[in-house]
Amino acid sequence: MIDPVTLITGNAGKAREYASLLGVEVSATRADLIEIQSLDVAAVVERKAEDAYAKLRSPVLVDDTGLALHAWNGLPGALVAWFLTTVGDQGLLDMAADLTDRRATATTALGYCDATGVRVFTGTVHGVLTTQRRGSGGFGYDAVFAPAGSTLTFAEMSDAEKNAISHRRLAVDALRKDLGLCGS
Ligand SMILES: O=c1[nH]c(=O)c2ncn([C@@H]3O[C@H](COP(=O)(O)OP(=O)(O)OP(=O)(O)O)[C@@H](O)[C@H]3O)c2[nH]1
Repeated sequence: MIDPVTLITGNAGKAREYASLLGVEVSATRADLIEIQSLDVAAVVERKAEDAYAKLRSPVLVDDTGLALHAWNGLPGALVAWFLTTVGDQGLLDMAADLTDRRATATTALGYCDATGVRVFTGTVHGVLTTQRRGSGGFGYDAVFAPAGSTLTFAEMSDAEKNAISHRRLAVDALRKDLGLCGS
């Protein structure tokens, strides 16, 4: 079990998934954190975790998640939140309507910071940007992303199905391994 740690996020979907993935009550707190400008979620989360620890002075977890389109050289990457809040997932599909190469990569970077410094763990799932929204579960871009090997989008899966294979799951597994929490 992880020592009391505060997950800093304003995203209810992330908070719900971490509670399930970590198997602990997650105390999710909203804070205005520094988010540097980069397509790379690992770079963004490192600074975000340092800032969160500086504000709380107790162990913190922060998450930055992105969706990178192969045909767009990684865009929107960590900037996907801006696409979703401005034009939504349908707007993203409209902009990508002519793409024949629809490969996409979803990556979660999980930053853990305590008195010893920051550690960053990433989880990546390859898949495709669908041509239409499908499913009503999940959040963010889940309705337009289908992981490789699945005919379903994340939004068409149950929470348990998504959490078994998701980018966030892989990042949490890497954190558990580093903290010696495998199997706990
Ligand atoms: O389909 C999805 N499956 C996921 O598993 C997932 N995780 C995050 N997202 C979305 O991607 C953007 C990341 O933005 P983001 O990392 O900057 O987070 P945020 O600003 O929403 O919250 P936070 O920074 O307070 O934690 C936001 O629009 C999120 O809704 C996801 N979409």
